[in-house]
Amino acid sequence: MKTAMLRSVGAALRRSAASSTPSTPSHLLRQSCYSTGAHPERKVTILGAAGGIGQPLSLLMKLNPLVSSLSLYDIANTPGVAADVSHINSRAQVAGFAGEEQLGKALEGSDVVVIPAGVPRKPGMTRDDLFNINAGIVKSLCIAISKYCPNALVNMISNPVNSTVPVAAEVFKKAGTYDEKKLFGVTTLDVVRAKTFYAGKANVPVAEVNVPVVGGHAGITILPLFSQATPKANLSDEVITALTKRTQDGGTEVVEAKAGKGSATLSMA
Ligand SMILES: NC(=O)c1ccc[n+]([C@@H]2O[C@H](COP(=O)([O-])OP(=O)(O)OC[C@H]3O[C@@H](n4cnc5c(N)ncnc54)[C@H](O)[C@@H]3O)[C@@H](O)[C@H]2O)c1
Ligand SMILES: O=C(O)C[C@H](O)C(=O)O
Repeated sequence: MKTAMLRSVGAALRRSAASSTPSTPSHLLRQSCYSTGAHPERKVTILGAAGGIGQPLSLLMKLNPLVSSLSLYDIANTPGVAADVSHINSRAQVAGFAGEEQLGKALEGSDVVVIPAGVPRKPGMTRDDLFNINAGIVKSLCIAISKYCPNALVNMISNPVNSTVPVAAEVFKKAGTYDEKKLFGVTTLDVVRAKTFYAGKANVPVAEVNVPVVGGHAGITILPLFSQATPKANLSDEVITALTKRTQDGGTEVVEAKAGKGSATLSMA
């Protein structure tokens, strides 16, 4: 399976925007009342929008000028999140949907779907310990995606990402809607961490740092390539090994610091 690990949801949006060629159907190009005309219409749906990641992610999507319509879905509490976010004076029109009976409406016409729905880790757990619950959640959400927005770019945040992405792929294959170019495991946070930790050790401005990270999103499957990092720095093997381990264990560092109150949410969003 060649499904990509996505380094940012913004990248998915830009990819979605870039696919608007002059032959884009006119119904996708209509202007919203807040539109400046600079960007085409883009509907983004967040599944799990009332959660720890969902709420700051909703805020960031509302601030993104590429988004014209923002659909916030969760099993509960989305009306409040949607009302709150909708007051921000930016382009996207916001709608909140709560409960399974509103899932279809939330998804209809989506260009990009982001999935942070599911349970997070507690101290002592591995991401794999979340599989039984989260695989079921992701499966039912992906069945709905294949029905209501089969062409959307789907960004999987729910853990264990190394397994929830294949679950989504199998659901889409069964429905006949699978496209390896449209399903992503979101591993941006590994890059964010690698850049931050590298900048600290290399003593370079973090905004200038680039660190390629390949692989998956759990323990040793996270492979930050510090040998390829820029700006170049003369770091010892010992330091590189420590940076690699800290990046691989970054999620656990946050889970332990939150002491039972969940995992990374703000750095994730
Ligand atoms: N990929 C990454 O880098 C990364 C980073 C951090 C967390 N995560 C994962 O993201 C997931 C969410 O983390 P969180 O901190 O936001 O958790 P959270 O518990 O704060 O929020 C999860 C939300 O999902 C909702 N939800 C549950 N079942 C649902 C369903 N069937 N449909 C829609 N919504 C549903 C809940 O109501 C809740 O609001 C976890 O699995 C966590 O491990 C991934
Ligand atoms: O570690 C976790 O459980 C959450 C997330 O995958 C992370 O990397 O922070």
